[in-house]
Amino acid sequence: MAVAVYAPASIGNLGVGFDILGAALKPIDGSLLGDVVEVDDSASGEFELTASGRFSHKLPDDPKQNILFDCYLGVKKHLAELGIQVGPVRMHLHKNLPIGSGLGSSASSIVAAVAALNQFFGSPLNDDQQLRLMGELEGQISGSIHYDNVAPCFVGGIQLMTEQDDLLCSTLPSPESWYWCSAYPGITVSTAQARAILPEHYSKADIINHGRLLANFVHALYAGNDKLAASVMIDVIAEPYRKVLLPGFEAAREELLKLGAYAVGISGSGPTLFAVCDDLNVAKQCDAYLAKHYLQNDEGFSHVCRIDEQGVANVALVELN
Ligand SMILES: Nc1ncnc2c1ncn2[C@@H]1O[C@H](COP(=O)(O)OP(=O)(O)OP(=O)(O)O)[C@@H](O)[C@H]1O
Ligand SMILES: N[C@@H](CCO)C(=O)O
Repeated sequence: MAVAVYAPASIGNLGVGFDILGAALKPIDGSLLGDVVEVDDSASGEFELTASGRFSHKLPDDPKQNILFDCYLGVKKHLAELGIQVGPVRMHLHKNLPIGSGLGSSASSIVAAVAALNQFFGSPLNDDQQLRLMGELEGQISGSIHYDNVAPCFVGGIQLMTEQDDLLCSTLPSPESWYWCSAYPGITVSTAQARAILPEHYSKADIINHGRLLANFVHALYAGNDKLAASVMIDVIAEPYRKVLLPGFEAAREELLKLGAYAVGISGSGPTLFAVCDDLNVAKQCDAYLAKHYLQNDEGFSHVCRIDEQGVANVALVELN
């Protein structure tokens, strides 16, 4: 018995919705922009973990420091509460997303691992139980629970973190004509540190502006007014304080807007930058600009993406080799 699950990269915040908006990404060239976790029962001990993939060399050396071990413990604990005892597992992580990138790298590992383990043990946890566990695991890494990467990564689409009554998140309409350029420059920004530099308090003007922008964004998506939606993708909460962590961000934004991008922002806690375009040619020009001017080293990459409406997905093991 073996299971392999893919979980896509995501953009946290979407500029205008700090911690409460997120979107899953799918490159238009068909490449897998997300981690894959395999689970099988060939372990000799209780838990075995191996890793491969472009960014596996950045993972902690000790498998027990890998968030996948916490995923295993978390699923095991939940199943024990349901009276289900689990046997040993071997896990393999295809680490395709760079760590500390703003692409929801830890979220991708967590979502793929929890979903794969749950399936492997016969799917006893429902989607809500899995997502709550994913949020807790993400909170262990960044210092506070936020669902804006794990939720879109798990269920796909553009997600609003409802977090009201029993509803964790709600899917917002995705503008069909939008392309999302995503460029990772190749340097690392720790989410915990990028959260620590934010102010404890905001001015009344910032709070009012934030509410106005976010409300307009949600309204515009439902009204099908894509131009309004793009025009209010302005971040008054994090970007003013975080942009110093992203070399070349301001210059890139200026050029991308000149090329015809509708909106430019920091993806999650950065350093990945995203740009929204409603025309493929413009998106390709932005992508070429970013590949040439925003990337800082050979670890960087740039993609033109659509929204991944599916989220987590099973993959055939044969596709991975
Ligand atoms: N499977 C894993 N994937 C990613 N990070 C992991 C994993 N296992 C352990 N970690 C650790 O978790 C921390 C992740 O840091 P951080 O939250 O800054 O990155 P991230 O989740 O990749 O960020 P982002 O959401 O911006 O892509 C690092 O210290 C990393 O070593
Ligand atoms: N909302 C989170 C996303 C982290 O990728 C933050 O901006 O800190």
